[in-house]
Amino acid sequence: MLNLINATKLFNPGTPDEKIALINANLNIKPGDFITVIGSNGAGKSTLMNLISGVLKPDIGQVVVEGTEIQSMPEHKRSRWIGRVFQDPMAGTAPTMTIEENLTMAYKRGKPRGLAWGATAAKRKLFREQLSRIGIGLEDRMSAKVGLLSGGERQALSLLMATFTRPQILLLDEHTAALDPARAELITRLTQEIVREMNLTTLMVTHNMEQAIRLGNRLIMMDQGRIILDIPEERKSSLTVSQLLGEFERISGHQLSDDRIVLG
Ligand SMILES: Nc1ncnc2c1ncn2[C@@H]1O[C@H](COP(=O)(O)OP(=O)(O)OP(=O)(O)O)[C@@H](O)[C@H]1O
Repeated sequence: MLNLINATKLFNPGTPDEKIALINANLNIKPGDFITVIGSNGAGKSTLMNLISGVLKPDIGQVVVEGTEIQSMPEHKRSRWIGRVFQDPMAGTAPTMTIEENLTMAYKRGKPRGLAWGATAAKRKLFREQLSRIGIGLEDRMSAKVGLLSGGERQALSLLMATFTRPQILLLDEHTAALDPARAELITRLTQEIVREMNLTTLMVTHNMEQAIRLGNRLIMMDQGRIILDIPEERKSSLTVSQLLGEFERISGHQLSDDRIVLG
């Protein structure tokens, strides 16, 4: 469904600050894949996510979605196509708006302007149902301003908003990294539930090695702008963290240098 074909991304090309963030990346993402992504600092993980979401254009190569280059997709179509949650809990929601207003915005995302909304009561019921599944009482705080929520609460809301309109692909960019362990686990559980129920195609960057092995059906490893290993489900499920790190070292020739690494 989504193919990266020899995708290469340079920053500041032709200057002394030139940086190759991604080199000849080839990746074939199939419908229903849940791919975890690990790699060293500056390996190109965020650049990969930015190319897939169409935020960045490859300098060489292509990102093709069901036969269409992502860059040529109209913005409204792309925003409906992709759901994304960032590391920063502030990034996915509007702090001065209420929970209900944020959800309304997410619900309208990518829909033609002025589309009839239906009864307010029906909308509230839907929002309450969705919020109550998180299990942290947000359904009783629908008129609270989102800026007053904790990081974990905001991240839970961001995840709900990103998946509200059932995106074709869900991009999770270290979305639990800024949370304490208990909140990170809550968001991980919620992620697994939503991905499973909606059968979402998902790409998740993580610094948590145990999580990278436990979640999803594929694991890709990145180093210095390259995808150096793509581990299928059969192999991934029996891997240990030390084997994973050993594999990284064997292929890259150096240890995984990730200053935010969590072993599990
Ligand atoms: N806007 C930019 N301008 C210049 N260089 C950039 C820019 N964005 C990224 N880079 C560089 O490209 C390389 C890849 O960056 P990227 O953010 O994709 O890595 P990453 O794997 O997500 O890193 P980290 O795990 O440290 O967040 C890095 O060397 C980074 O410094």
